[in-house]
Amino acid sequence: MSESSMAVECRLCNEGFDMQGDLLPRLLACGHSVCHRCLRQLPVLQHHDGGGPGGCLLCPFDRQPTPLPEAGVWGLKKNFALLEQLERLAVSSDSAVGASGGGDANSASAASGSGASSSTAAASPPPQPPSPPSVPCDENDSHTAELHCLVCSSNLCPDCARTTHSSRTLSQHSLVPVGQRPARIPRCRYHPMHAAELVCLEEACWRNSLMCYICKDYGRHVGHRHALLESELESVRSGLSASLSSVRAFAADLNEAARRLRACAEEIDRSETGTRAVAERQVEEYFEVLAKRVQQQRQAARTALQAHVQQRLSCVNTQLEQLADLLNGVTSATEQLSGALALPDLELLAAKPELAAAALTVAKQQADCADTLARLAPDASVPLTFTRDHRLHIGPKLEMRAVLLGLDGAGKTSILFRLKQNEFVSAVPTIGFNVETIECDNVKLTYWDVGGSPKLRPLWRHYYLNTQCLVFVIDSCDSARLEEAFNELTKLLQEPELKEASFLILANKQSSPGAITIEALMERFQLVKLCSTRSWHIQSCDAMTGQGLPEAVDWLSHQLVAACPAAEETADYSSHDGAVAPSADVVDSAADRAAEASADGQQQQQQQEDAIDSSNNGGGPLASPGLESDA
Ligand SMILES: Nc1nc2c(ncn2[C@@H]2O[C@H](COP(=O)(O)OP(=O)(O)OP(=O)(O)O)[C@@H](O)[C@H]2O)c(=O)[nH]1
Ligand SMILES: [Mg+2]
Repeated sequence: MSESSMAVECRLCNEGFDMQGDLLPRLLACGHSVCHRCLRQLPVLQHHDGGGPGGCLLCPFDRQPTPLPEAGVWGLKKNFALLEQLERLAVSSDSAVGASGGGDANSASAASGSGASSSTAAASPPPQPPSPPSVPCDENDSHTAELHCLVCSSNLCPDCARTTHSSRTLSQHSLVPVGQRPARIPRCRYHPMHAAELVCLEEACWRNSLMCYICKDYGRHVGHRHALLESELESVRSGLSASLSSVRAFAADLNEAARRLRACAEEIDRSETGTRAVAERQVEEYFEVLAKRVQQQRQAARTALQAHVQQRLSCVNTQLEQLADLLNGVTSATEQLSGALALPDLELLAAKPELAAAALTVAKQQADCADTLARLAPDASVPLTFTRDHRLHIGPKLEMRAVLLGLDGAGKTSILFRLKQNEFVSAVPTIGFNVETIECDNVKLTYWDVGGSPKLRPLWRHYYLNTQCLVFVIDSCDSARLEEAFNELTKLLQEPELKEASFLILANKQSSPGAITIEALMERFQLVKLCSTRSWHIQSCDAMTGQGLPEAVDWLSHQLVAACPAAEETADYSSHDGAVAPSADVVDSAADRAAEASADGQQQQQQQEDAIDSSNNGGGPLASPGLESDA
């Protein structure tokens, strides 16, 4: 706020005076001017010395009494000099702007009687540059002060300090080096006569919080929370120190973090031994080995294909040779019989037995071949299937083994029924196991459904060997046993023999009320984390309706068969297959694998039956209706 504007403002409410109404300037006996509205808010003293018939007001600036006439504040004189000034300002706003910063303001200030200090301040020269370090002695201007008396607030040179502060009382005053003298309390911006020794604590006043007691008691900060300037400064300083130390600690943390990051960047980038260089070498090595294996597998596949084709051709050629031999015999018989037709009568009669034998031989051969010829349907195709571990299977369907496990009552046998016969049959608890082979596309899937009661669970391990897929069935409605199911699943995932097996988790009984969703199951069992190292998939299903089972079988068959490259491009990767590591195995011939699978299956089945017989206390034939065990 400029000095000129201060001159035409009421210094209590800081609003500009007006020529009428509430902001009309009125004169007090001491010469100060205050607006009509502020005067009305001042307390009226009724029995004060020097009061008038309407009582008495004390000037808020110098506490001088002003007697009030009977009409009260309305009877006080207007400050006509100030009103004249306001009128002039209103007539020429341009010149008023100029006047408000210069001499006119001085005169207005003088007219308002607002005290010498404001007019002196308005006329004072522009602010001086910061005072020089040397401070003159208050006793003698030609001396330089070195001490400051905290009681007298005077700056003194050592000699003057000695002479002025030698009496018994004055010698008790505290003298400090002049550099440590307390800062001078600033003047109030609105009441320059008074020290701004208070600070307003209201948030709305933070930008303009310094005040004197007049501002506090009568002016713009009436009723506001406040504090002494000194204590407020102290609290601000201590707050700042606290912030500063936490900012410094933060900066130290940032520096430490930056140091660690730089060290990390160096470790990554170091040539030859840096982690980037090591990783790059590992990638190269891995793909070299992979390329070598793929090359070997390609070569093995070619060899197997050639052998297969060779075998097929030699088989066809052998058949052709046999046919040619047969045809030769038939041709000579045809020639013999047709030649006999031209023989003279007596010769024909003589050759009759020989001709009959030849005809009989051919007729016999024809009868023998009839079946073979009728069934002969030469097939030139070469049926190929590629496994997910990049092996070539030539011939009939790929065989795959899946084991169905889960708690008793989860619905394993019901699912097997549904897959085999496409119907829902209410099953009884399985005492041993059920086995079924179900074909789908180019895969022949053999399912082993093992009883899940606690007594049978120790036998599960007999089914792990050569299992490519483990199907774990959960009863989605049995919330009380989810924890138990989770524990069994966790144990299975840790079985070394199932390390390579894919896991299919079936959340069964989905059409029943209260079934848990697969999303909730995934969350509850933390499946993504639990199965992170293998190929796995969760499928919601229902043995009663068959819902979800075709998708489950589809996923299972894809665990063995590689998708053709064209299909892979558009494949939906929504299941949770882990990365498939390249296999070191080479191509098997179909015959070898089929033989291996059946020998293995028979041996294992025998083992499993033995194990179950010994633990079942002679538990008899399979209890589930309609399903026959291979046993
Ligand atoms: N509502 C409904 N009930 C089902 C479903 N699947 C199975 N069940 C019933 O659940 C009960 C147990 O089914 P099972 O197939 O015998 O269960 P399991 O897992 O083979 O049990 P164990 O042989 O003891 O290990 C039977 O009463 C079935 O009828 C389903 O999808 N919905
Ligand atoms: Mg069962």
